[in-house]
Amino acid sequence: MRLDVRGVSLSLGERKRDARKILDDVSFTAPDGAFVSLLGESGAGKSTLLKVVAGILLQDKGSVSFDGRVVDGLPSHKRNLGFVFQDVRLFPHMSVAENVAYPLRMAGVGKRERLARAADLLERVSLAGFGDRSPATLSGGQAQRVALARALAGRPAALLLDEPFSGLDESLREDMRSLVLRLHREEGVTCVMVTHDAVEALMMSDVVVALDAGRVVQDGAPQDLYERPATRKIAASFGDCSVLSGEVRGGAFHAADLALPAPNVGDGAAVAVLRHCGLALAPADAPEAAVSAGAATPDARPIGEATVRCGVFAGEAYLARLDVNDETLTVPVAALPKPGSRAGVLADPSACFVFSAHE
Ligand SMILES: Nc1ncnc2c1ncn2[C@@H]1O[C@H](COP(=O)(O)OP(=O)(O)OP(=O)(O)O)[C@@H](O)[C@H]1O
Repeated sequence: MRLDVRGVSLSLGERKRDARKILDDVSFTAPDGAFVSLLGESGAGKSTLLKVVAGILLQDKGSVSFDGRVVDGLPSHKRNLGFVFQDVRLFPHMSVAENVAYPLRMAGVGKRERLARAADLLERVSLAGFGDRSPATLSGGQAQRVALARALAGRPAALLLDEPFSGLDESLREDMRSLVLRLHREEGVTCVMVTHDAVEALMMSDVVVALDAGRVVQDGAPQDLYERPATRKIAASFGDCSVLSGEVRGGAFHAADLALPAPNVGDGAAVAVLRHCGLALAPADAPEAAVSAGAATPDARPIGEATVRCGVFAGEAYLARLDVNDETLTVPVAALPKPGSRAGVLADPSACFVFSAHE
């Protein structure tokens, strides 16, 4: 199913006069069979948007369509959607198999057929033989897999997932991501997932829709957001980075003795996001040495120098902390640098992003 959200706005509040705009002219498309992530920090409006798609909340303006058919006003239970939430919400008085078969029972499917579908889904989420158990006897990861099977039982037109992995340990989270992607592929179901984890969104999605304060700030393929982030928050959300304040003058960003090309940013106060994966250090008098020694990427270029404040051990590498005005630039290094020494900084342009401070 293709999902189109067009110009959706919604204000919410306890009383009408306290109402605040939570969604502001939001538009995005989930192509048929695609995996789409709604990405943003806490309070960005992701869950509210999912509830509008689900028919749990009705927008003040705009429209939601499924395969070109406007569904505004259609109640949630008539939208043929599957849901997976962070808190699993299994029915405690039903067995695991009855939980999975529940959407089919509601749809009037006969007992044999619905129990066969439940058994098939339980097998596909690696819970064959768990059908007669009570939900109370399941671990968190098992309960989440039952919830996933239940959400898919009625062959929904789309699956809506709200932070489905955030209650799980990191190792279980990875398993669940793979499982969700496998079922997504096998069932060919359009998926819309809310997450605040940018790396998770990159790994799982065909399309990422980035929200900030109720507005869509960027949407596109994961590579687009990673390589051409539209805002500093998006640039800073993919892995470790340093953020420096400075100034753009004549197409270059300056902060203390560092300078980065910034051809598309106007003169004035600016912010640079430097991903640690694209940075290296070299002796101040031989900045290219790090490239020939393989410490920096081949595209890394000298961007100036700074004073080393300290180094810390971080497992795979050491991290050098350099003073840049009163902020810190962190650079992964092979050996602990000497505090107080000057060091040349190399940066790969594809890992550095400059934005006007007023954006
Ligand atoms: N019923 C409501 N009445 C008033 N304000 C609400 C209501 N529901 C949500 N909000 C507010 O809307 C904003 C967005 O909430 P929402 O749950 O959509 O954010 P989110 O991006 O999903 O955040 P999180 O990741 O923390 O769940 C928040 O500031 C929240 O307090």
